[in-house]
Amino acid sequence: MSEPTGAPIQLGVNIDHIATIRAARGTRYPEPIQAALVAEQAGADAITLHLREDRRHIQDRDVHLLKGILQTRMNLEMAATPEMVEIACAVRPSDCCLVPERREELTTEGGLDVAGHIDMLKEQTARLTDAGVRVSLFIDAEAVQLEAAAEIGAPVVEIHTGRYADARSLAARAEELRRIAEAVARGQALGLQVNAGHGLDYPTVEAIAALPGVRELNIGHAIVARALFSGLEGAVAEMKRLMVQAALLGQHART
Ligand SMILES: CC(=O)[C@@H](O)[C@H](O)COP(=O)(O)O
Ligand SMILES: NCC(=O)COP(=O)(O)O
Repeated sequence: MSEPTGAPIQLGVNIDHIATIRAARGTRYPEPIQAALVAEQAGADAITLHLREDRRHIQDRDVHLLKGILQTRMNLEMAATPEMVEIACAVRPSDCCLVPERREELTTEGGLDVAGHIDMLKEQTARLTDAGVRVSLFIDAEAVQLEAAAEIGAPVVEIHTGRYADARSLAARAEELRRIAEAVARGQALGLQVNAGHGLDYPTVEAIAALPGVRELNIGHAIVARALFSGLEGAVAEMKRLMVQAALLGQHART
């Protein structure tokens, strides 16, 4: 049976670590705004930025400036706190991805425990939705979290791919890929848009992009790292090429 041909897979370029380099010296460069425009020109379908409670990289001014400049979509990542929900309702990005946050963490460590915070997240989701923001929940590849996301009315989930990306053996990576594939299928069956992200790199992205039903990948650290040696435009273009090619080959193999 031929698979319904949906929209081509999309790439959200996360510019956090452009801002990390800026924060290293407290300078005005590199400018995340410039990075966002270069990434869009190179094929990014959205710009993702994580306004953390500790402002370790992305700053409030980045969010406000980009809102009026981006040609594609803003995907604002944030903790589900009153402060951040207020900022998001004022800025009104196209998308808002609610992520767990701990000040001590080096980077995001796991998915949001939606099932354990139904009432609070239902309220935050409703407030953001009423402000015209599409809500995504960053969750682990677990059925209980997918069902909770559907229950609170979030239209989008982003499956945490960190354990897949960081797997130390092919067997472990294959097991994580299986879990993610199951989660994508379950999310689709629940009527959710299913995105994925965290830790994806050039060698690991294709297997995720080839999964049927994955709509968008959010990738940042690996792109910024590659950009140091081959430029941001080329790093974005190559990631987008790998993803689209893998998705098309995966679709063709299933028909
Ligand atoms: C939620 C996620 O996996 C990333 O998008 C997040 O932005 C990681 O945080 P840092 O960018 O601060 O590492
Ligand atoms: N939500 C994942 C994201 O935006 C980018 O994560 P990473 O590629 O920087 O690990």
